[in-house]
Amino acid sequence: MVNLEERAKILSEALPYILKYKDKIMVIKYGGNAMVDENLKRLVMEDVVMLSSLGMKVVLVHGGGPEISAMLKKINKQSEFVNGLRVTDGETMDVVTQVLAGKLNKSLVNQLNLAGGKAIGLSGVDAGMIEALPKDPKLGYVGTITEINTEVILDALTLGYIPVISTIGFDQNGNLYNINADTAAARIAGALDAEKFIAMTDIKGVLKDKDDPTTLMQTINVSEIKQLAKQGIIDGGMLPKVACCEEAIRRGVNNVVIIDGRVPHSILIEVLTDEGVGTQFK
Ligand SMILES: Nc1ncnc2c1ncn2[C@@H]1O[C@H](COP(=O)(O)OP(=O)(O)O)[C@@H](O)[C@H]1O
Ligand SMILES: CC(=O)N[C@@H](CCC(=O)OP(=O)(O)O)C(=O)O
Repeated sequence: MVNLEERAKILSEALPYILKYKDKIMVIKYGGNAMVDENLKRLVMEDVVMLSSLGMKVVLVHGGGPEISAMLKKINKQSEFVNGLRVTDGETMDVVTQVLAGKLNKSLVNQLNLAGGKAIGLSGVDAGMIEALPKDPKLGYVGTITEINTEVILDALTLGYIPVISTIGFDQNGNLYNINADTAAARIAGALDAEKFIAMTDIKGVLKDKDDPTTLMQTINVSEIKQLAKQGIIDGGMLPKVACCEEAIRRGVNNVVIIDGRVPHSILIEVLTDEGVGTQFK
């Protein structure tokens, strides 16, 4: 427990940030790997409720890749990934919908409500939020986003809700699509003209040497990304994540950051302190 003097210092440091972000939209992407530890998940939900209570308009977009893989394994279905995207046949799409829009979405909404927040669960199908088309015939029901309709998100925010979004898309022919949660979160942040986009993952941020946590790159200029990928500094799961951050910047979000979901209260440290955490994109 911190003493009174320390608490006063924390509050005075936080105050300018509270005023800066009050009434502003903040999109937080919460990745499946960062969701695995139940205790950490509870802390993340408490932080989200705290930001919302401070007057920030928080939108939580969640993934759930590991949970989808676990459920597919239970029904003896193997997952195949191409460039980080899950090849999605009809049966897999059913599981993706059940896990993302069902189990995980409801569990996050419940935890936010229990933490004192007012959360509402939405999928990309609800109120026609995420319209999509097939990305590549080889990937089956993996969607590429054609349109983001922000109306229901803005209405929910106006009513004081924390929208919790699972990234299922739809088309005009009645098909549902599996959409990578990083991609959808960045597009939603752009469409909402968000003040800040935070991608939570299970690593410190972008590292110069991915096996050495002391090599955190605190800032990356989007013009450097191609070169970093070419040099092999950024690869694997970090490639699509960095591409999404670039996309969010390109769509006008000024404040874009990747942070470590394993660090307790990393969201609060990022939003409310001078220090910040993770990798900031410019
Ligand atoms: N330069 C890098 N810095 C940090 N991580 C990297 C880098 N290059 C590749 N990676 C890999 O990317 C992974 C993060 O992506 P991923 O696991 O898909 O995240 P999430 O599940 O949160 O969407 C890291 O665990 C790491 O193995
Ligand atoms: C097309 C595609 O790959 N969709 C992802 C959707 C979930 C997701 O993106 O979850 P994370 O944020 O935990 O990775 C999947 O099926 O795993």
